Amino acid sequence: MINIFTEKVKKLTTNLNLKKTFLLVLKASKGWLFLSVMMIFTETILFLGSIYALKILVDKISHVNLADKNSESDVIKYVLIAALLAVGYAIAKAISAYITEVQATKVAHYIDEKIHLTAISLDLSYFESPDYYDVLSRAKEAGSDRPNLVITTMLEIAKNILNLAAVGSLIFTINWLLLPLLVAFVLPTLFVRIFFSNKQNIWRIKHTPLERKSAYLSNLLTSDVSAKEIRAFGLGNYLNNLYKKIRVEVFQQNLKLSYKRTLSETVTTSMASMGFFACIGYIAVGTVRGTTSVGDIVLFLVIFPQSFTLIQNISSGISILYHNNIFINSIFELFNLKAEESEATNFKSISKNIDLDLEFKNVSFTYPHAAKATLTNINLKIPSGKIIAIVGLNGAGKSTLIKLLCKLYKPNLGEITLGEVNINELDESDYRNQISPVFQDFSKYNVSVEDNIRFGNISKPFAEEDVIDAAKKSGAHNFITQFPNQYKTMMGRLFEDGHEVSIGQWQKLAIARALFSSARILIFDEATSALDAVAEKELYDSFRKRIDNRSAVIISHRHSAIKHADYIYVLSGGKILQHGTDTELLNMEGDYAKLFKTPNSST
Ligand SMILES: Nc1ncnc2c1ncn2[C@@H]1O[C@H](COP(=O)(O)OP(=O)(O)OP(=O)(O)O)[C@@H](O)[C@H]1O
Repeated sequence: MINIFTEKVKKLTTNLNLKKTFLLVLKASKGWLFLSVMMIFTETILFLGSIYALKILVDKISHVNLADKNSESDVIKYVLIAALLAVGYAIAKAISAYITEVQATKVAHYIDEKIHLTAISLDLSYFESPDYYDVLSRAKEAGSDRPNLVITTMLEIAKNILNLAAVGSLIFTINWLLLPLLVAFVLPTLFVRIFFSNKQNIWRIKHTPLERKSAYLSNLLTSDVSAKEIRAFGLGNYLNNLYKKIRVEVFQQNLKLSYKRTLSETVTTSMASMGFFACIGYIAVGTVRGTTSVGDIVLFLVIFPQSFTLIQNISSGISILYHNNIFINSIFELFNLKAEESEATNFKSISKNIDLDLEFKNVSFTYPHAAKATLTNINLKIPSGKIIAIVGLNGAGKSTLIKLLCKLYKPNLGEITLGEVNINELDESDYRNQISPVFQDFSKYNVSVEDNIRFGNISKPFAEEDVIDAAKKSGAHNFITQFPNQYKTMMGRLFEDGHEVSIGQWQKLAIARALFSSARILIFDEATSALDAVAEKELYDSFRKRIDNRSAVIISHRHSAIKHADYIYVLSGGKILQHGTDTELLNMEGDYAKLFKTPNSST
């Protein structure tokens, strides 16, 4: 799955995704899009009308007959018409801007939500892929307003083309020859811009990994997570220099492209100016010869800059489309990502009040992109209501086993069953509700104490006594009650009035979160590594009671924690080497006895 995804990313093209973008914006803001289109037509009609009224006005003035009393009122009439149309145009533009703003907000909300929903639905394996982060970073940079920008740009281009056609028809009324003359001189500007927009795009796609690396370094330099180590090891200048080196490299490459673009644009805009004067010369000679009117010259002087601006708008519109297209593509790329589908179609429900054992049967697993298996032929049982422990040296595969158990990854071989049913055949969220983990790298939520604990089972109807009960069982209650706002206290330093606590206290909150859940199986992966000896002893001495006699898996390097388990598995190099009770294993020759029987072993 992840490989297919990587291939897809590599094939990322710069084709404009206008239809898809249009459909997306349509879905997010149907009515407002319709209004935008209506306003384009209104604006074009008003724009064209006001210019044409101006031409008639000039012709009226240049052919004015002093004896004709109606001449004056005629002139005033056309001044009023031109003025009214111009005011109407200004009002229409203002209304358009308002509509665009509302539409942009609606599209932004829609896309934000879709990005979040996609991200939470993905398998964990995506988070192992640098390509995923490239797409995510481009999609996030795209922000939620880019699709809307693309649509408003498309609408602008449509409006400008309409206006250009209108202007073209006005030029046609002066002399049809002017039209091909202008096109020949002005079109190269348009082509040059489109050509370089596309080049810039390809350049940006190639540079995403470099941009991400520099963003990472910038984040390291400014975030609170790395602030301590950066100071302690004096890494600041070194990292900053790495950052600067990347920025300079990106800047220099971009400069080369900008230089070529500027050179080409200078040539084409000079050609356009020559075209303008060629036309003016043509009309001026025509006026002297009596084939064109003064009104025609005025009209041309008004509409040439207009048409040039329109062409510039169209070309910059197209370059905006190209520029934003890679981001839009990334948004679609992200939306297209799907969690790996289970082969099962009819998910089985999990019996509620029956004891169910969880079993690993001949399970092997290799990480995506990894060369060799992390787990090989694992057979292990977590009987209902029993505590089992997994022991092993660093890198033995303990946490990986937990990830499979939590269904964050699927085994490549063998199966995991709950009550003899393969967990792939069980409803995913139903299954996940059966497991409540405290991960080694647990999350620290910058929300209230209460919410930190409630996150363990957010669908459970809130009852404060349940939260307090979980906190008491984890040992967190004592420090929570020291806070002035107790369970309402905001945790962490990110927000106002937040309280930072020690890593051990954060860990107690993570344990409370797991205990608060209604899961059948609790996982403690190095869950007490930051707890002081007294707190850890208290927790494990009455562990069975604290977990309400549910099943549990304990992973720990300390004998004091695992000796409470009913059954212990010893893992080494991804294989189970020994299993038995604490007493049995201590009396056996092997890794377990070596680890915990020596006088210096952890106790
Ligand atoms: N996301 C990953 N991608 C590829 N390999 C991984 C990944 N995570 C872990 N590994 C590899 O799998 C092996 C087992 O890692 P695991 O985290 O399961 O070990 P562990 O027994 O929990 O170690 P520790 O006691 O240090 O927590 C390691 O060799 C590691 O390099």
